[in-house]
Order: sequence, then C-alpha cells, then structure tokens
Amino acid sequence: MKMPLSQKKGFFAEYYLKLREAGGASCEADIAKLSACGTDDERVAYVDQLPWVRDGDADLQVQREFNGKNATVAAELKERATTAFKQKKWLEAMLLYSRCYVTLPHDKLAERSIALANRSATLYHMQKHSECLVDIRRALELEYPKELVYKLYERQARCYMALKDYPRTINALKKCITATDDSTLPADRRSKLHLDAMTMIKMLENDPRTAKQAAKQQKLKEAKSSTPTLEQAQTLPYEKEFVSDLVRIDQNPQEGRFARAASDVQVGQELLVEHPYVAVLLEKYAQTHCEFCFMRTVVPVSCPGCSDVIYCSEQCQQKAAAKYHKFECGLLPVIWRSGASINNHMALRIIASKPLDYFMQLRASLDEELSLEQLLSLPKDDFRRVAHLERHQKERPPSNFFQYVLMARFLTRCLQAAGYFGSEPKSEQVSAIGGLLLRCLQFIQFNTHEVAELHKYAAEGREKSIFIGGAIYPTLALFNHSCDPGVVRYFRGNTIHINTVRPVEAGLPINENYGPIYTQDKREDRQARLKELYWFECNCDACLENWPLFDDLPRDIIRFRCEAPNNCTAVIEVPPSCNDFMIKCVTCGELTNILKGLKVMQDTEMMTRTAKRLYDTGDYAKALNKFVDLLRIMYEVLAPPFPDFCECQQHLKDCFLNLGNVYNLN
Ligand SMILES: C[S@@+](CC[C@H](N)C(=O)[O-])C[C@H]1O[C@@H](n2cnc3c(N)ncnc32)[C@H](O)[C@@H]1O
Repeated sequence: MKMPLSQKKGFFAEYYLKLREAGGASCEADIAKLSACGTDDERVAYVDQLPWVRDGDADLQVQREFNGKNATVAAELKERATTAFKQKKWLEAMLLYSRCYVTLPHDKLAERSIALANRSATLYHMQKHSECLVDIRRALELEYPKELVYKLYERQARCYMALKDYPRTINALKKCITATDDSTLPADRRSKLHLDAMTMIKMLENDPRTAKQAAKQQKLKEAKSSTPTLEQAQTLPYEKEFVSDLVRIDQNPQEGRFARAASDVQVGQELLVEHPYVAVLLEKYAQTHCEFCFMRTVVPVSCPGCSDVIYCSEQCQQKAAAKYHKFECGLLPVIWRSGASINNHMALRIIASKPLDYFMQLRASLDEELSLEQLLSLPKDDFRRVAHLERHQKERPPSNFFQYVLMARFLTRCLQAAGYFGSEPKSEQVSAIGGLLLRCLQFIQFNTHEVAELHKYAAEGREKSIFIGGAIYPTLALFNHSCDPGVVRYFRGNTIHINTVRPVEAGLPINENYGPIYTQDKREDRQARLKELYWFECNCDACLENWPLFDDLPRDIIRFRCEAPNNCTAVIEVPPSCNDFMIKCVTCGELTNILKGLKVMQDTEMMTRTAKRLYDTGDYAKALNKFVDLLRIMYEVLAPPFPDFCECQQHLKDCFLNLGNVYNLN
C-alpha cells in the first residue's frame, strides 16, 4: 500500500514540489497573479480556488495521533531502567525512568508514582538531592503503594540531611516512623528502623543549628515564603520583565522603528528583560527541555495526553495546556514530520494561544495603521503587538507569497484537525485564520530570535552557543541591526536579557546584531546576508567606514580621541613609537595630550590579566565587573575599533552568556 504523503518525513517539501509539477504550464502565470492581491485574505482566497492546488489537498490530510502514551512500552522502559540501576549506571537509569514516566498513560497513577519514586532513588545516587526531593513529593501526591511510603520518607530525610536542612530531616524521619505502620516490614526490621530514626532525631534536636534553622524557616513561612526549592528555581525565567528608561523607541522613514539612548548609557547596563510573546523549542530538545520555558529539565512533568514534550514543573505544564498545548497535543508528530520549521510552528502557536473569537473580533482593526505610541501602549499579550511588526509585504515577490500561503493552508488544516474551529468549522472563519497565519509567517520571518544555551566543555576549555529554539520578543523586535552592536543578548530559559557592551551616547541608536559582525565577517558578506535574510542595506559605521576584520585590525597604530574642548569627534592615530605627547588633531587643529591614553593602556594590561583569571576560575560576576571597568576606561580615551577593545568586549559577552542558560558537558 502506498504511504500517504502526510505520513512521510519532511512531507511538506514533497507536497510543494508535487503541486508545482501538477500546476504545469499555467503554474508560473497563476502564481504571478498573486501580485494583484492587496491583502492576505485575498491571497489565501486566490490560492484556494486554483484547481491544481485544490487537487493536491488530498495529500494534506492531517489527523491527530495519540501514539505517545503506551503502558506496554513504559513497562519495557521500566525494566531497562531497573537493569541500568542495578548496574549502577545512574545517568542511563535516570533517563530511562524519565522516558518510562512520560510514556505512561495519565490514569496509571500507581505506575507513574513508582516511576517517579525509582527515579528519585537514581537521583539520590547521583547526589541530585533537590531534584530527588521534587520526585519524592510528586510520587507521594500520586498513588504510591502505602506499604512502601516509608521508604520515600527515609530517602527524603537523607536528602534533607545532605542539604543540611535539619528541621526538615527531623520531620521526614518522623513521617517515616509513622509510615512504617502501613509497611509489611518484619517486626525486627521495623524496630531497627525506628531506633535508628529516633537516634538521629535526638541527635539533630540537640544540635544548636536545628533550632536556628527552624526559627528561620518559621519566619519565612510567616512571610508566606519558603526556602528556595527547585520548583522556585525553575520559575526563574518568569523573573520580572523590565525596559530601562534609557531606551527610547523611535522611527524614521529609512530605518523604520529602532531603539535609541534616551540619555548616556554606560557599558554593562541591563536595558531589557523580556518574556517571549511566543516561543517554540526545537524538536531535538523536546525530551530534555521544558516546552514552555525552555529550562533544561532533570525531573520532567509530562502532558496528560501525549509524551511528545516535557515540562519542568506542573505550573509550566498547566500554562502550556491552557495556552496552546490543548491544540498541539497529538499534532506535534505531524508538525515535526511535515518538516515545517520552528518559524512555521510559531505561527500556528500564535493562533492556537488565543480563542477563535478573539481573532474574529480583532481582524477588522488589523488593517489600520498604528502609531508608535499606540503600539507601545498595547498590553504585552495583545496580538497587535506582533501583528504590526515589520513584514515587508510590499517588497514580497508573488512566489514567496505562494509558498507562505501553502504553509498557511497546511497550518489551518492542523488547527482544524485539533478542533480549533469547533465541530462544525465555518468556512469564513477558516479563511480568516488562514489570512492571519499568512500574516504571522511574514512578520515571524524578520522578527524571530534564536534562543540559545551555552555548552561548556570544561576538559577542553571550550564553550559554544547552541540554538535550542525560536521566540518573538515584541519590544526587542523593534531594535535595528548594527555590525558593531551596542548590546549582547543572553537567555534564562526563554526569557531574554539585553545588556550593553559599550557606552552609547544620548540620542544615538542602540542596535543589536542579527548575525553578521564586523570583526568576523567581511562587509560584502555581511551586507549580502542582511539583504537576503532581512531585506535591508546596512549603513552602520562599520559598513560605512569598512572597518577591518579583527585579524586585520592594525596593531601598529593607537587610536586616541581628540580631547579638544570644541567637542571634536575626530580620531588621532599615533604609532606606538611616537615620542611626542602633544599631538595636533588634523580635523580641528587643536592639541591633545596622549599621555593619559598611554597610561590607560598600561593600566589595562594588568586589569585584563586579572579579569581573565577571574573568568577562568568561573567567577563570572566578578570578571564581568572588571571587563566593564576596562571597557569604560578604554572607551574614554581611545576610539574603537582596536584589538584590545574588541577582545575585552568578547570577554564581556562571554561573561553575560555564562549568567544565562549553561550546560556543562563534562
Ligand atoms: C526586527 S525588525 C527591526 C525593527 C524594524 N525597523 C521595525 O520598524 O519594525 C527588522 C527589520 O528592520 C529593518 N532594519 C533593521 N536594521 C536596520 C538597519 N540597520 N538599517 C535599516 N533597516 C534596518 C529591516 O527592515 C529589517 O527587516
């Protein structure tokens, strides 16, 4: 039997080629006619009525597939995990128990609790005490066999002991003693356990640290807080959003909207902390990272309906379920198999995150232009915050529109299969959502950020930033590009942080970087890439003045700033061998004393060594402060680009990256 197209891997590309072939001679002419359509709705409607497109619809059958949960597969995984456990292969056992837990059908409460309890034992051996405690709590919340509960409390006590939390150790030991009443332990073993636990409790109660800790914990409890737990640590990505007063969004006809400095900005300052409007994790990381917040996850929570994705906590699972997963559940295998990129998936998720009524009401107003003030005053979760991002619809060729319409049609079918339109979809609603998906695909193209995680290979002293997913940050999406960016971005989960890597004077643009950077890529290559991917000509200083690559930066020239009191912005280039201290500026004719600059260069050598040492010992926060000082001092008297400044900037960027998502591979 022939396999339907939608069952094959990467079927969308095949469907597209097949369709174009079916279009035959009239294909190009039909596609060219798309240029006559003025709106996305018209484009979708036009493509929809092309007979050769309609004929291909049979290839786009989308059906939800729930083959993820499977008690038999879970039982096999459990057996393999237990073998690995017995062989003390802790990591392997932990991963297998995770897969077993995620694969178990949601109603198998006892089995799920056992998988969690077994994983907690593995985590205990791995000395992952906080994670072990999370699994014990979850196992206890499910139907863990009563007669074995004492074991969990015993393990809980050991974990608290390892974490030096004595009041909680005592508490767990007491619960352990009580739980033995339900156990099937022989009398002698039970009394031995009681005796050991009582001895431990007594010892801890006599320890002065216990009372101190208990008082502290009580205080925190009264303040409606508690000691930081792993669950809280995992809510880190939901740290408060923040836009600094130093950032002002402005616009002009040449560059559209962009950020500029409202007043002088120092190096190292935090300008923006933003949650994504939408984010999609790469399929590759679906079993290691939380689908909702992108935190790497040791003790995953799974979706009740599928085992395709994991979450770091119940909160993230519930948020995802409420927002979009109810429509994606059972559809992810189809989306992944289709070969649709995460950008395409993001478009689907944007729509799935809000009810149909929301879009139907908003639709008419989407064609109205919004002023910058109106846009910025919209609530963060308003669709218009992203719908009005740059999409270059006027420059878009018909062939590109055609491809996007086909993808929008496929995504509409996915939503339809997931029940987004209810049991009896109305054709005008389906078309309207098709039009909106087409709009999403356009703005996503220019406004997505790659979410990254820093992979550290300690043994080799190597670090690499790895792309784990994509996201849209509505405020950051208004920042323009420069090949000599003023900021660095790093991520905690999928929350983005933007910090400056050089001073920016009041009124000047604060630009970020879309990929090509002047120290590494030649001007022609940068410009070609920006034109191809973002459809603009870059006119940053590095492009206009054609700054050399880092390796070609002159080492035999020092670039001093003209210090004349007339606000001259010229650069005075001096060879290191120069014997004069008072140098005449060729632009303004005034003299500048370069002694101060030479002294700075001497001082910075020593400071750089200290900063690098701090970095190498892993003290990133301190190293960061040192690099900030260095850049500030250098920038005052010397004018970039020059090698020391670039190197320092790179180190500062690395420090910031180390404060974000990090994965230690050794
Ligand atoms: C992420 S958006 C940035 C905000 C955009 N200017 C706007 O008005 O929404 C990317 C788009 O901004 C424009 N852009 C970004 N950097 C630019 C630059 N340095 N000069 C001119 N246009 C730029 C390009 O049109 C690009 O496709």
